[in-house]
Amino acid sequence: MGAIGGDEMAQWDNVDGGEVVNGAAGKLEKILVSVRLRPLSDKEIARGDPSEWECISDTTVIARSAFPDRPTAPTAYSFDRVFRSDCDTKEVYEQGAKEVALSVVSGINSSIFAYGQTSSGKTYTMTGITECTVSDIYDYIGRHGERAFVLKFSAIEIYNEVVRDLLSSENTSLRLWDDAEKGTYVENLKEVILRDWNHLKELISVCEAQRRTGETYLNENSSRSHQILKLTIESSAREFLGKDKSTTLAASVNFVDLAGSERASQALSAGARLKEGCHINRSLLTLGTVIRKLSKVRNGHIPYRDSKLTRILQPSLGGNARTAIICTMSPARSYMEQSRNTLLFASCAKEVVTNAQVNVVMSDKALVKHLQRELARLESELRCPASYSSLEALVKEKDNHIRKMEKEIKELKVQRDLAQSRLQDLLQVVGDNHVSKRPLASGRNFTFDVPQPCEDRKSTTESSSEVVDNVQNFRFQGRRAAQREVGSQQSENNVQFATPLSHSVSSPPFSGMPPTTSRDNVSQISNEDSDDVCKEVRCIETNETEGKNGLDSSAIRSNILQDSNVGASTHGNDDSRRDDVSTVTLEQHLETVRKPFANLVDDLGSSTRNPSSSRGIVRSRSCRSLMGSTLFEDLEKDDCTPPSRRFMDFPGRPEGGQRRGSALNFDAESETLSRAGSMLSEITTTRGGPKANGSVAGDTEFTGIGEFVAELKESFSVC
Ligand SMILES: Nc1ncnc2c1ncn2[C@@H]1O[C@H](COP(=O)(O)OP(=O)(O)OP(=O)(O)O)[C@@H](O)[C@H]1O
Repeated sequence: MGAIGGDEMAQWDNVDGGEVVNGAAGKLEKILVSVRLRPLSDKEIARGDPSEWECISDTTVIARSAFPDRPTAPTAYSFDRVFRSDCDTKEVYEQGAKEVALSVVSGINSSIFAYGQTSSGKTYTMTGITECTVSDIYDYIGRHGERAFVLKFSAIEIYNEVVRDLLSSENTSLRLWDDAEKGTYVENLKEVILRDWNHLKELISVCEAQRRTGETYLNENSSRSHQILKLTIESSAREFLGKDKSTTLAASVNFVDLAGSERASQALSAGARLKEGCHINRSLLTLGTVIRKLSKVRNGHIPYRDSKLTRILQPSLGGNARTAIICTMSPARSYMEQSRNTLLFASCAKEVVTNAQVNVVMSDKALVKHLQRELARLESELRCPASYSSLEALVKEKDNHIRKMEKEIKELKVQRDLAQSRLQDLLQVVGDNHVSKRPLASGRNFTFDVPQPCEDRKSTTESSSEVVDNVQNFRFQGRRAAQREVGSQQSENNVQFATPLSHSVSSPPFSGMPPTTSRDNVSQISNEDSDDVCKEVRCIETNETEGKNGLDSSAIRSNILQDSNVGASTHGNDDSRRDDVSTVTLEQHLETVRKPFANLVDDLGSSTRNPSSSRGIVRSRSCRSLMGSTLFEDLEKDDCTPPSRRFMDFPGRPEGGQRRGSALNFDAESETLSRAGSMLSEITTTRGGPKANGSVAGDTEFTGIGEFVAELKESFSVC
């Protein structure tokens, strides 16, 4: 059985057996709750029990006086409808049950409850409601000849938690079963197809006869059980009967006459009546709990299964049904507390929400067609994940892109901070020089500012990248690009020794950094702060201040030792050194350069003549930068030089100087000269001695430097 709910319910009168949407959302609505006061009974009048309750409107009933045990308890209660004692059952039905009850003809389950203490008029009211409903149902059937109706009737009694079939003469207990489609149902329950209205009247009479009753203090004919009369109505359009499109509406209406909710003490029960009362109140207690929980939260645990009454009526309590509850009460003062309890139950019940749906039974062919459409819909949904996966991939790609950009931003920030730091240092150096007003030539950084065809950084990079593979070159690089970075006001020049680019020069030339800190581009090199240059000069100055006229190889080694520790040893007294340097003129510097260079040439000449002594020769970085210009260029030119050797040249030198550098020729058999921690991984010389005279080479280089100095003097004089 399917379900159609909501607005579609009103359209069911026009359904002609066409397709009915199954599983549509139902209509949420609260239980319709009414209160009916009965007149004072003869007994009550006889004992002078006054009427305590009064209906002050169609929706509100009040107690004329406060409750004896609870003086602060409210005395006014409002519901969907309240009926005075002079209202007949027809009016109660019309206003408190009809709409709900007749939903059954539209395929909607419905239930009408009568709740109240014993002798309050439950059976009296429910009997009238049932008659009115059945009457209207048959009237409806009579007005809708286009539809074929089938009415079925069944009745059960729940007595002491035992379910009994009221249409059966056998006094056997019926079991309850749960079914996924039908819900809870009573096993072997007799269901009679009604022939007509009279047939139903007969059956209702049978039920009354079968129902267990007993005499209590309050009611001579008290119903001691819960009675549920169930009328099921199925309807189909006659036009489509037996055809593919034939569908059937099927719903039931329950008429529930509950046993009295009174306390056993009030009923003055004893023996069998007391036992009945315990069971009755157990079921009613569960019903009250279910209603109370349903009134607060729908999603929590609802103890339907705690009693057979609530288990059977579960669909009518917050489920697929429309529900109306008529609470009956005696107006007598003596039952004031019981009446108050009834009103509290009613107050909870009116907060309970049900979800009624139109229930449809399809023919087999219609069901197949419907299932085919459902299958197509599900297949369509299955195709959706493809689009989801593409979206997911897109999002993933975007995320990766964002992460990459964040990483780049981070790296750029680091580079920015580094550049700012270097710029700050350079500016500080410039500021110091301006303050001391040092002569240009006496600046601690003096530059062999050799004209370069490529002045910008890019060009420098390109020119550097042209260096021959596997050859390590030293160059006098024009520093104009770096100077522009520092600022045009920086008048002093720098001595700069740039390592070639894009080659595996594993030792940074003059930075004092670990050999593994290779430089990858000229810009980095040109960004080396002036400390590198200071180290170069310092090395020379140290010898000069020591008053040595020349540098032999041991002196050079000493300088190397100092230079290798330059980062640690020279930084501490940097300022004093700067002062010393400032007093030295350019010529003095150049002379200082010249002397060790001449000694070095001599030393190299002797070392080549004595191979054993050439091993382990180490050079000062300061001296190396100057001496290597011709020495290693010529080594490179030597055909006997192994291809793995690395050489140095100074491309920044004046061409004339380079040309004048004579070659040192070595034998093919070579050996490596190295210094610990040197940036030169290997320098090769020959065992057999130079093919050319080393002294000649040294003289030539010396002459070249002299000319170079002259050129520089001219440059500075121009500046
Ligand atoms: N609205 C009414 N008008 C006139 N008489 C009524 C009305 N309601 C109930 N009575 C009478 O009150 C008496 C008790 O009614 P009823 O048997 O329906 O009570 P009950 O709640 O079903 O009690 P129990 O739970 O013991 O079965 C009956 O004699 C009935 O005729």
